[in-house]
Amino acid sequence: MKAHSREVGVFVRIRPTANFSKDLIEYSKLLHERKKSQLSSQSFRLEGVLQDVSQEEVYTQVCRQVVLRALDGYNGSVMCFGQTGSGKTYTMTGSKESYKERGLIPRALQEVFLEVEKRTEYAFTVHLSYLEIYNETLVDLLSSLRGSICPSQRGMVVMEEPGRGVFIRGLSLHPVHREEEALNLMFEGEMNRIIGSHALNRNSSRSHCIFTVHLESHSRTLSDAKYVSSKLNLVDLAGSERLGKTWSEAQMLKEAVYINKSLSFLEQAILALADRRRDHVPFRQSKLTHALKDSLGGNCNTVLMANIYGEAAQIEETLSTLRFASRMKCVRTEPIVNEHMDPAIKKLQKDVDMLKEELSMHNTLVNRQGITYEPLSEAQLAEIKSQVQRYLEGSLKEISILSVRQVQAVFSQFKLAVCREQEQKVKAELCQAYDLTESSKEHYGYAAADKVSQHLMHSLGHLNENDKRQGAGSPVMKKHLESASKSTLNSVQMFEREQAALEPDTESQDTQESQAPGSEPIHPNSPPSKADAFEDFKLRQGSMINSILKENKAVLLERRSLLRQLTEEVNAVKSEIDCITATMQQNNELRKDDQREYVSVSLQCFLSQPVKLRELKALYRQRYEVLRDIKAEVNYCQHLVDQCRVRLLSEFENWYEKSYLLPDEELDVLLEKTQKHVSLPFIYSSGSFMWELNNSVFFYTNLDVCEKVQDPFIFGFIYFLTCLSSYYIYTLSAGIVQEIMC
Ligand SMILES: Nc1ncnc2c1ncn2[C@@H]1O[C@H](COP(=O)(O)OP(=O)(O)OP(=O)(O)O)[C@@H](O)[C@H]1O
Repeated sequence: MKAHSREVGVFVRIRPTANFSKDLIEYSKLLHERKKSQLSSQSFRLEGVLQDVSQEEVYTQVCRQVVLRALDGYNGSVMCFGQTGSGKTYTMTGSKESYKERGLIPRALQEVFLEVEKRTEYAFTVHLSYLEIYNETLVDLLSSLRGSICPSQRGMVVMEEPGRGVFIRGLSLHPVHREEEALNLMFEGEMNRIIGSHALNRNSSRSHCIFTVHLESHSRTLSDAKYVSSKLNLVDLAGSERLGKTWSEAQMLKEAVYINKSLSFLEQAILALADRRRDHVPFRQSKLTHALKDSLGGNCNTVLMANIYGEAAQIEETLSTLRFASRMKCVRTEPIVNEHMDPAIKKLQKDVDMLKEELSMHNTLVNRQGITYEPLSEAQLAEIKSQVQRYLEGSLKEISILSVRQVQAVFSQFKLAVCREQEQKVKAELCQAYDLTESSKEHYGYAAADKVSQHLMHSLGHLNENDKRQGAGSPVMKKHLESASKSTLNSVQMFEREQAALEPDTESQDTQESQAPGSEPIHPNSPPSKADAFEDFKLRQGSMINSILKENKAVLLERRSLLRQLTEEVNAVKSEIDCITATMQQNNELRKDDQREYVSVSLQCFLSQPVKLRELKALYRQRYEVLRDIKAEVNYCQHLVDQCRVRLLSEFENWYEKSYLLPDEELDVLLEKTQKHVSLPFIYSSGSFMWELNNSVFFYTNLDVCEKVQDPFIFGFIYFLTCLSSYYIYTLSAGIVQEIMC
């Protein structure tokens, strides 16, 4: 695939300030800087300037396209560069206190998982890694986690391989399936980052961090061997600092030297990349440039965010950041979809091609012509169908066989014919069992049977589109499925409202009728209101599902209150962590300001704080995990309650229709001829099911009918139900059967 070279996108974000220096910094579509006295006016051509814009706006303008293209198979990089304290970490990770102010990384993760859900035609796998480069040492920020593919911290090296590009050998990769899991990893990595405090930033990152989302997608529709992969790098560079301004000392001074050195190597690499005449780019001078080699000049959609201060006091550093940014804009990258071929499938494809060639050679030698080995077309299938029909009717003597595909198609036509035949047989047996007169057979026999089978199917309650499609081959089944799927949503909604109005505990209400549950269906001249009938139904036929619904509701309430409690607990631990962190920072400042005062801080308190902080962080993590599980549980319980409610309502609809709305003749036939009560079937994991008919219990497995049947009439009736139900039940997927059992 041919790559189109493109410029690196460069944006500037100005840290919010009340003292924005309008005299020195001007921008409209172009950012223009002037420093009146010492510096000449300088202009920089950039993609956009972001001042006082929300985090969401920043994500949309800067990062969104890169994320979407990464999902299409293009590598992507978004980097934040700038003076220390200018807002790089705020842009990349965001505020830890507010969800609204979350940064590019959490937003990118959200987008990735939303897209993965949307792009159903692809199977995506997502892995994460989090690399820190501290004082020229590679550190795996997620190495401590369970399940890391390569947990070794030692021996991490930047490597390059043709076809794979740059990667870090020894960096752990973590599979993630949900946004929540990904965010947890991000938080974990954040906790492990090295931060320090200096005059310009209380929480200054002392290292460069590269958060990488590794994506791989395989087509679910095309069976070819191709798949695509991509990497999305979200880079938070350490801030450049003037030592005179930050007052760094000792360890911090050493860190600052490393940071400035690696940033200067980065500038050199950018200078070389921007200069088309140079054929060597010094990527290997530092770990940072080597690790970012692909993102800087290679196969990647790259965006740079230059973070600057708007105050006059920082103008020199701002200028230097903008110079870097405008150089970066001259760099061109060549993004290309990273397409790969599964080697095993590639080999199989080659074998198939060779066999096809051999077959065609063989056909030529034995003079067999016009044979194709491709799937049969619609027209060919129609021809086979007509041949089978004519063969069965006797007008065609034999069907000439040319290929295996054709044999399969002929067999499936035979199978269809046998199924139709069986259906006819069942109908005939039912009529016999009912002992109906010829004239009434059509009208009463099938209608009554239809009603009963409809009842069965309603009780299964899981007619989805798939099931309908599977059963649609047979006209009788189609009819049943259609009638079964008539569970009207509108009436369900109406009754949910009625139920809400009548919500007080139904158990406490007096029973209005003394009849035992399950006795004769009620069929008065004018049916009761649906609301009254519903209350009655909950006490009688629907009492079981109603009590399950109540139990589920109780569990849901209990879990919700636990969730509230846990949320409060987690928040309390978080506040305590923040409080201790703030105190520790204060102590550090005291230490700088006045050595004696610092000494006077209680030694015991000073020593115990880090230990306490560690303990609290561990507690926070542990409680957070419990919270997440309970949240999932609440969602699940809610789902269960909804399911039960829908089932209760649909069973009620069915019962109401049968009890009050059946045409009199059909009902009479049903009652007079059967006088039986048929319960809902109970399905076992083995696939067999059981139901109750006239107080006898029947088991059914496959097509072998029942135990305990003496009455031939009942036997015929059961046999009919069995045939209809078996066809339906065995076409249900295992998952749905499981669901019904639950
Ligand atoms: N756009 C912004 N809106 C609100 N607060 C901001 C913004 N930019 C920066 N800040 C605040 O400024 C402070 C410093 O920001 P941050 O830590 O992101 O800087 P940095 O560039 O990452 O610094 P360093 O390189 O030292 O790590 C933080 O308290 C942050 O919340």
